Amino acid sequence: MRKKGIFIAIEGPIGAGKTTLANLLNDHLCYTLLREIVEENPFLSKFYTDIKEYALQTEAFFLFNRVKQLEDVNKNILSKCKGVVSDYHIVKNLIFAGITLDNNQFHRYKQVYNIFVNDLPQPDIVIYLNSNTDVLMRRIACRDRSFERQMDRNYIDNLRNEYKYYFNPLSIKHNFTGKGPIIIEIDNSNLDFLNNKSDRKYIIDKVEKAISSLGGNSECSN
Ligand SMILES: Nc1ncnc2c1ncn2[C@@H]1O[C@H](COP(=O)(O)OP(=O)(O)O)[C@@H](O)[C@H]1O
Ligand SMILES: Nc1nc2c(ncn2[C@H]2C[C@H](O)[C@@H](COP(=O)(O)O)O2)c(=O)[nH]1
Repeated sequence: MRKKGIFIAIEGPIGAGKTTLANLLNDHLCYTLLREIVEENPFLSKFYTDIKEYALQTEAFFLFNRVKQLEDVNKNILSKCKGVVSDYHIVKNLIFAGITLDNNQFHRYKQVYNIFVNDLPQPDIVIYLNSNTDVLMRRIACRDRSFERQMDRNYIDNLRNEYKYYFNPLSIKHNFTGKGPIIIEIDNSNLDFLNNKSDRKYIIDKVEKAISSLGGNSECSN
């Protein structure tokens, strides 16, 4: 018998469709939606003008904000046997920091990360969205956040490669604590779950199957 609510996280490079899918999936599941903060990070826009100069403050801000969010969601939702859909997995902090921090900084950052993450709830299911770089760049442009207008294609390429490493079935056990989550990998370069009902059903069916395998209930309770 599960003692905690089902925790589903959606991950993938910038522009992969995490927030969009989190909203659509949660509309179906009627869980609690956990949204990452973005614009509230006071260093993020400066970060994109000078990554080396602002990376440490940017990564630290994202890490501690997510630690607090996950502590709260654990106490108020998951421990009350209610489900959560999140548009991030905290492992993204290691993925970004591994690219943006220098070796010295990243070595120390990882120590701090491991101290805090150890006690945090780990998702039962991770939906890993990947798309090709052209699609990601097109979606970032379409979303048109002011601080992302000069997005560096190489940065997106590096992120995509890091995500591929972290979510590679062979390295999962090294990158996630415990037995690791059920990973649902989806290349959504040609999926339009925003506007196409059958694309949406394709993903929801996979998620419902994973939830059933965990003994959870995915239907809306209302
Ligand atoms: N599967 C999709 N097909 C077409 N457009 C999409 C898809 N997923 C997301 N988008 C669009 O791409 C942009 C980025 O989506 P978003 O959900 O914000 O990505 P992320 O949260 O991964 O950065 C948004 O403008 C969104 O409307
Ligand atoms: N350097 C970091 N940047 C991050 C991190 N998490 C998110 N972000 C940036 C990337 C995008 O510009 C924006 C939103 O991210 P999405 O993946 O939701 O598009 O915030 C991070 O941990 N480090």
